[in-house]
Amino acid sequence: MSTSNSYDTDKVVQSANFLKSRMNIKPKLGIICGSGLSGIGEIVCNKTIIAYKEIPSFVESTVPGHKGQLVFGQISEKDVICMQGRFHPYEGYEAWVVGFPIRVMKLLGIEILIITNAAGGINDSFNVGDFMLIKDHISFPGLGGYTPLKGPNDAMFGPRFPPMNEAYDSRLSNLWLQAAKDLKFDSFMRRGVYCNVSGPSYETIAELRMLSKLGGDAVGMSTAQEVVTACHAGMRIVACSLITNKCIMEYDTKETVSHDEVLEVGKKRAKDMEELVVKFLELVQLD
Ligand SMILES: O=P(O)(O)O[C@H]1O[C@H](CO)[C@@H](O)[C@H]1O
Ligand SMILES: Nc1nc2[nH]cnc2c(=O)[nH]1
Repeated sequence: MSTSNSYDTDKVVQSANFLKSRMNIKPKLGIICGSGLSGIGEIVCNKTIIAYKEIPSFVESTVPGHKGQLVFGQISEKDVICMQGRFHPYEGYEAWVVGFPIRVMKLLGIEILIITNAAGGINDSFNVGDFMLIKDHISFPGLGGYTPLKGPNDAMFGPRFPPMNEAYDSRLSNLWLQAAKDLKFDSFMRRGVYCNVSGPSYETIAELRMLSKLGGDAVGMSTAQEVVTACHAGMRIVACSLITNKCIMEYDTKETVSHDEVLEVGKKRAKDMEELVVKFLELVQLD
């Protein structure tokens, strides 16, 4: 880990140049694997693997289920770069650090970003193991000022005040739904609003009831900072949650939630998520 305390464009350029020197492909597609979903990285063909600790200014993934490495290669015969492991705000990182790999991807030429995550289901109709295409998010850290865009705007990437109303690309989202349909995954492919919270504690019942009233369908501790960074940089985004647990909305229950359970469900559902990514990448057209 060789990061200092503040954001600086040179660091992004240095990381991107380091990676360019190790890559023999020019991917336009980026993928981020959620908790328990690092299997997506395993299906990359002709792999080159680079550990985060080797990459200048990258920090380490400290969360079980996040390997902490970049994988380059092909899925569905398209060049991809895949993050097997992401950085979460609760790991103690500044927001710019969480968004940093996304800016590096931008300099590597990534135009489309596929984001996956594990999330708790707030929407009562969701079942454990369902997938939820994210149509929008509510970021509590973001609204509270924890944003990767804080500080002087780096105009090399995007504008000071980026709009976010089209952060989740509608054409890519339709393609994702098409991929689900082709695979006959319709019965467990949902759509909804992802609530991003700080964690690492899971939510209280009162908090979950509030998120439900605000229109949240699922809750997790990641993704929003990546989306804001990517959207600012003009990348097109499609994002999908795996519902790993039903959020506990009632008092007096013996049910609970744990990261082990999250990873267990990830393991069980990983193959379907991988198939979805493969099918989506078959369908997607690059400019
Ligand atoms: O969002 P990802 O990285 O998939 O992980 C989710 O799972 C962890 C909690 O079990 C949290 O980190 C939450 O955000
Ligand atoms: N915050 C939060 N993150 C999760 N990640 C997986 N499940 C959950 C959950 O219930 N709450």
